[in-house]
Order: sequence, then C-alpha cells, then structure tokens
Amino acid sequence: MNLALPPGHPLRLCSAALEIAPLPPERLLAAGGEPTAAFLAPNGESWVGMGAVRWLTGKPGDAHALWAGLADVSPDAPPPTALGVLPFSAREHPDALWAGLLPGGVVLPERLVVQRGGRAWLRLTLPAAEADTLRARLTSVARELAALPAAEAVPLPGFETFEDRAAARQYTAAVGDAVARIRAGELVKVVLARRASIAFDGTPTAAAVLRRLSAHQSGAVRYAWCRGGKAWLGATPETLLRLDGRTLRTEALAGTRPEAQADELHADAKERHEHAVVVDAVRAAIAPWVQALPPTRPPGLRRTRGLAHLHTPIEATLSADTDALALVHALHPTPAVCGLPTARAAQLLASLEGQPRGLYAGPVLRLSADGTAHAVVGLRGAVLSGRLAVLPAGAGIVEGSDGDRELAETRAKQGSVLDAWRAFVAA
Ligand SMILES: C=C(O[C@@H]1C=C(C(=O)O)C=C[C@H]1O)C(=O)O
Repeated sequence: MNLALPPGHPLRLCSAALEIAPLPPERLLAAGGEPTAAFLAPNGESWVGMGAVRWLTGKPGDAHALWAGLADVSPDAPPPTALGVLPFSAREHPDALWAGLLPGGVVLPERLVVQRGGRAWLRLTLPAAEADTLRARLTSVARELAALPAAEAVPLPGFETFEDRAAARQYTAAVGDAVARIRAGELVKVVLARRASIAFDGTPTAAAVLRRLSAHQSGAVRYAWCRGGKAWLGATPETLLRLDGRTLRTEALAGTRPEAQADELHADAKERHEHAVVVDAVRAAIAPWVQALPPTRPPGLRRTRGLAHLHTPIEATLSADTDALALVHALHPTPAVCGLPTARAAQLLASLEGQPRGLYAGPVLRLSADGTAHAVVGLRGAVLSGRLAVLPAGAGIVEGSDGDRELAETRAKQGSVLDAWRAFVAA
C-alpha cells in the first residue's frame, strides 16, 4: 500500500475492517451517506460504499491518488475499494433530471460493505487523526447496519408509462438525419438515445428497485449511485474493462434483436457491421497498452432478459502495470454507445438527442487497492426521483438503419428494465 504522505499529514487516512453477518446489499442503499454507491457483480460479489473520505473527478492518475497515505490495519480483509460513476461526457451541462447526481466521480467510501463467498466485511476509513476511534465506530456502525429495515423486500408501487408520441417522431426523424449524414460520408456510426418516463403510484425506494433488477438478466452488473434523494441505478450487460494484475478483459457488445429473434443476428449484415465497428475500435483503443492483440474471432451471442446482442470478448496482457482509470479513459466512449469517428459522433448525438446524457452510458467503476478493477457501462438504468423514473436507452445507427426499427430497439431495451419491475409490483 502507498504510504507516500508523511506521518501527521492532514490527508493521511486509516482503514480497518470487521467481519459482519451477510445481508442483502441493496438494503444498504437506505443506510444514508452522500453519495451511496453500489457495484453488485453477477457472481454475488458486492461492494456498497456510504459517504466519502476522498472524492476525485476520476481522471487518469486519480487511481494512485485514491490510495496515497492510506494505512490499512486489516490486511486480511478484502482491500479498500473505491466506487464511482463518470458522466458520458465531461462537456455537457446537466439538466433538471441529472442535477444533483452529477458530476459523479470516484469515491473512497467512509463506510464500505464488501461481500464475497457468503461472507461480509464492514470497512471504515477515517482521517488518521481519528484512528483511536476506529474500532469503537466499526462496532457501532455494524450494529446500525444489522438493524436496518428490509427496504429491499418492500413491494414496488404500480407504475404507468408515458408514451410521448412527439418525442418518438423526433427520434425517428433524428435517425433519418443520422443515416443521411452516414450516407454522405460524414461518419460511420452514431448511437442515438432517447428517454422514456414512468410514474409510480407511490415513491419506490432505490433498494427495492435495485433488488428487482436481480431477476433482470444473468451476467449483469447491478449498480447504483444515490445522492440528494435521487438515484441512478440499473443492471448493465456491458463490461468496459476488467483488470486483474496485467490481464485486461474488455468486450464489444453491439447488434441487438429481441431474444426470440436471436438467430437472425449473425445473418444480418447491418448488425454485423454495427458490431464490427465496435470490435475494431476497442482493439485500436487497447493496442498501445498491450503486448499483443488477440486474434479476431466471429462474434458470439449474449442473451439478457428479452434481448440478444452480438458479443465479442477481448482479452490481452498489458505491457506494463497500468492505472485502470487511464484505460477507462482510453476505451470510453466506445462506438457501442457513441459512434465512429468518436468526436464527430459525440457532437452529432449531442445535437440530435437535444438532452444531456448525464451518467447514462458513462463508466461505472469499482477500483480496489490491490490493483484489481472492474468498469461497466451505465446502461439499462433509470433515474429515480420521487415518484418519477426516467429510462434512457439508445441504438446504434449505421448506413442501413431504419427509424422505426431503432425506435423499437430502444423500447425493447427500456422494456427489459420495466418488465423486471412489473413482475414485482404490489398486487
Ligand atoms: C446504447 C445501449 O446499448 C448499447 C447498444 C447496442 C446496440 O446498438 O445494439 C447494444 C448494446 C449496448 O452496447 C443502451 O442499452 O442504451
């Protein structure tokens, strides 16, 4: 662990962990702490952070700054871990929907609950000046968490979807505009997103909503970022990167059909093209960092609830120890969520969508002090604000795209989230 800061430095931190009884990780969203961040991996490992002792913007190099001067007195427990969300674009201005949730960032939590292999640990990280109180506070926080009510088990209130016909027409028109520009040679691909809004009959808790997404899809990472009474949460099928030592794993996920038509994906030239653009861009983004690129393979399929995507896993060995945040910035945004060329597509989608993306399609991060990292793409999610939920979803537009089909694809992506909730609405 990095102890570069001198003893007595005001930025020094001390951290200790205590094994506690396992509990549903979603319940911790109700424990309080600004922000509260959750990263729930599909293998059952989970991290929930409450409060912040360090809050960085998440630029390359911040990974090192997270651990500077941190003394861990519980080296046998899972390592200190930072959680975070980054906006799709740092250049946007948030609108009312995203106000309060942005700017995101990478947070070293004050309280962190890590669960793996059926065991759970509470980790507390405090300014070094408060080291004497660590043990006593660990015990009292553990008691508070054990007494939390089962917020995740409360049934979801019923909800209604708003169908905004004008916005749907605007979307198909935007697809037409994008296709014309692609035909004119201005760009190769652009991903266009739109929002769906729903109103609940009562105010749902983030804990209950996130819990219900567990039935959503196998292999998904569930995530949440809660601040100021709002939450951005979802269950994403897309990994931006996994870092374990020098092993880097990333993937291309693009090309979509309803699950019942999954067999058509491989034969569809438009979907193959849309996918190949992402494969090439991901390979190009990691090329400077890795010893060798893996051979290209035909894509496989990733099935999620109600949807199927073309999928190409990409694994390589880094040439040197590398900061995970530098790799996140090298990869994000991939053409799976932005387009190609990146800058042109980012500009076009900002003007055609007409609403900021906020945290939608931005990286969602778990960075651990042992150097392991996992970043996913913030998709298949919703902003919860009181009784309202807003679900952004997008589709990749290439030369052969059709407005109505792309609109249907965004609806199917939003529908996969809503179906997961619908199944758990109070009778
Ligand atoms: C943009 C989204 O999904 C992305 C776009 C896909 C596509 O265009 O086929 C498929 C998976 C994701 O990479 C979304 O879910 O909002």
